[in-house]
Amino acid sequence: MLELNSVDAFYGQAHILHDISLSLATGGRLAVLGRNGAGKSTLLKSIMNAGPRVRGEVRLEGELLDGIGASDRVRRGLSLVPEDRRIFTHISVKENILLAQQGTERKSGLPTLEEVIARFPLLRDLVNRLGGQLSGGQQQVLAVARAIAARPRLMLLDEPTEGLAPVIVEDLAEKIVEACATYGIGILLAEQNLWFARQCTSRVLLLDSGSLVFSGDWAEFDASTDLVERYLAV
Ligand SMILES: Nc1ncnc2c1ncn2[C@@H]1O[C@H](COP(=O)(O)OP(=O)(O)OP(=O)(O)O)[C@@H](O)[C@H]1O
Repeated sequence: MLELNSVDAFYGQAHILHDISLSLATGGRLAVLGRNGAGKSTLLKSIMNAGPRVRGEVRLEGELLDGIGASDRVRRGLSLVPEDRRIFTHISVKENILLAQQGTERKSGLPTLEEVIARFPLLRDLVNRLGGQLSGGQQQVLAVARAIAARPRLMLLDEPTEGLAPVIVEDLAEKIVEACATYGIGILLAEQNLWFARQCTSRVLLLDSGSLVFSGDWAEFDASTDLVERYLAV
């Protein structure tokens, strides 16, 4: 279980996140919505200790993560798929996946390379291709597949649909939900694509200027009819 209590986040003197509290049960699936600049990426990076200065409590399975660096958070089961994907460009797709598996403490129960490829067939003909030779969309799918291959407790996905063709977006939602259910992986998804967020998650948070303005399930979100216009329309 992930828990944030009164979290504030800063870049230098800039105060970006204000008093964010949330909890996400093990295997739970939560979307974070908000306009450009609302603080979605900052929230994911704060949980990962990957950039912003954080004040307040971040707990994983009850344990306080204060002072624990990003790579140790990976070992504890957090995995961030950042907006810029961070694919290793000079090694193959296969090596990208195997390397991610080596970075985890988990020594059993990892999916095999074949299982990962079977779940993301778009990668099948690309396994021996260098990461840098993939298209943007293919890299995006690899970034998600690679994170799932390491079977984290919780995957933090930062706008995985950005730049993807609609047909790939539909397929990716299905693949993510199936794989995460099979391997017991929780999802915290920052998204602007409402359809995709809805497919992938059961609960939703809404950020506006770094503050939480809504938290609930999708039925509650739909019942609050002004949320989209007030906080998501451009
Ligand atoms: N490294 C940084 N240094 C200073 N300010 C930053 C930095 N990164 C982001 N910010 C600022 O923090 C605020 C929140 O940005 P963030 O990237 O978290 O928003 P977001 O909701 O993920 O937006 P988008 O949907 O456009 O990716 C913005 O005002 C942004 O300009």
